[in-house]
Amino acid sequence: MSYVQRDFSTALSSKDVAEFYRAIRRFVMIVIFAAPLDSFYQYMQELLSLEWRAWMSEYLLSSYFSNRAYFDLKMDGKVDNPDQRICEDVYSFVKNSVEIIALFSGKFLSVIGFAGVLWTIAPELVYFLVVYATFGTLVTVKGFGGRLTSLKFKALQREAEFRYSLVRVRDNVESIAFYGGESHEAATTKDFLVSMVENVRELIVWNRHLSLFNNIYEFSMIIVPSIIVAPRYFSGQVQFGVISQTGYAFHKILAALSVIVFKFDSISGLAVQTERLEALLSALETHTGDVRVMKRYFGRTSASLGLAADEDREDISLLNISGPVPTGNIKREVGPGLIMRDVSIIPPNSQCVLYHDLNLQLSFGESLLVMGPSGCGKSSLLRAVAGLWSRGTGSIQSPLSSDTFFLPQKPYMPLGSLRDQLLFPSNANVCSYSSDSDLHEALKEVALDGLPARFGGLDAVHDWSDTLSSGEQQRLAFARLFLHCPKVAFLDEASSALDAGNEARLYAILSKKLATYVSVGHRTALVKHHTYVLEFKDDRSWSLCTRDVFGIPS
Ligand SMILES: Nc1ncnc2c1ncn2[C@@H]1O[C@H](COP(=O)(O)OP(=O)(O)OP(=O)(O)O)[C@@H](O)[C@H]1O
Repeated sequence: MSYVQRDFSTALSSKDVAEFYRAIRRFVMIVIFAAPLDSFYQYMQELLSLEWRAWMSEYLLSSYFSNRAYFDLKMDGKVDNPDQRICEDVYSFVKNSVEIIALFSGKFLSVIGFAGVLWTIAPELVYFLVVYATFGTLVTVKGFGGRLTSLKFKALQREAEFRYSLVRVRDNVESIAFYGGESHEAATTKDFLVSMVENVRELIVWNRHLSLFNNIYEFSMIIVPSIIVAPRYFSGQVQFGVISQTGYAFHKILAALSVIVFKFDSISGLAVQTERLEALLSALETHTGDVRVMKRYFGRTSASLGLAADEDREDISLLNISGPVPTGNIKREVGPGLIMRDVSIIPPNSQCVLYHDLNLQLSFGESLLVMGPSGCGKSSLLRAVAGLWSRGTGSIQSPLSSDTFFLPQKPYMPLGSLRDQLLFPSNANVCSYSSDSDLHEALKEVALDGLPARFGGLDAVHDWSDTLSSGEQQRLAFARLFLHCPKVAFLDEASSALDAGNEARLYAILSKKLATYVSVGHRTALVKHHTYVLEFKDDRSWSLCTRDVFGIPS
């Protein structure tokens, strides 16, 4: 292009018609090659971004869902908004990376291509450009780098918080409407908006400073090549076209060497996105490390399973020893039934021991009801058994997670059809053992046999958590449990929204279908469906007894 431009200018100034049309022909030839090449270049960049994003998101999602990392990240609270990092930061990261890689390689070729041209015309301009670009880069990085990067980091964080505040409102519309909490929610979301806007305002001011510096840096160079080459043109050393060729080459090299100065916005954005993704990756990798440790651990304990199962069964004890806050983790073992030895539980981010040295043993065919005042740690017991909480002391032996099933107080309703609700957490594609008649039978057991007709069949898709009442959701969760038929079930106030009749009926079916289960509940009517009762007291003490203590014969 630069050579064609030179020939154009020279042909025009010397009124050389033949040379002028020759230059036009060459120009057309260049365009025929350059235009498709440029489009293909764009296309390849977009394709590469897409492939990279798909791969990276898939990798992050696999890590996020393995070893319950999503749960631990939330508990740690060290990595904010992982959802935004996986969705938007990955997108911006790959897009910026591909653009910057392409930009740097393009600029590198520019320098190689044009440095030769400029060197043959005015070598002093090449030296000058190197010094000038180094100065510009240093000023940009030192003067603007730190502040712009930290402002961009905050901008992403605050935008995520603002959006999350609105997502929370959408997820809790009914409760907010009942409370009439609109003004509170409006104030909260506006606070997030204000904080985001304040940050962006500062960012804009800094961008204005940077843009001012860029303009001074760039505009002050516009006439430099002409000033250097013009005396040679006046003295007849070079032709007229060389002046525009020098200008073209000079500005190409200036743009290439000053790529950090001119593209600092994208580069600092990339730095921020990289930092956020790096933090997410290291947090996830910590959990992958845990997986390896846990695999080793479970490998060893499974080998000694027989031993654990053959141990003398301890009598149900009424141990209740208080003591200092223990450190470390509760040991986990795999075995039939449920055995807890000297278990003390500490909630995450807390120094408070919920209870000390809990001992109990539940064999196949036995069930346990956990009772006690609100906040005493009943659900925490199930969290510890499920491995969600691990801080504390003692050991818990329970069956493999594939043989257990937990019913939380508020059932989770995944996106999907009624069939998906019933088969959750199994997937409809893999869970081929449950035929339609099994699903209808399970619905009948929980008195929800009218649901398919009401909503358009088993494959009807609805927002089930908004469509079904709390009691219906709890009954649907019982149907899930009956379909999965685990070796041991854990129910955390799973019937709290049900009337006494439905609760009694479901527990009667449960005790027929499942040999071993542990329930958390407040109602004494539940006692008759369980072998033992574990009762927590206000003073953090506990007692374990058989149900005949409550006047119900064993
Ligand atoms: N994620 C958490 N981080 C820190 N403390 C927690 C966390 N979750 C629960 N706790 C605390 O642990 C204690 C026991 O909670 P838990 O949910 O086990 O009570 P509970 O006996 O089941 O209560 P309820 O009958 O009201 O459901 C409470 O004081 C609670 O505030």
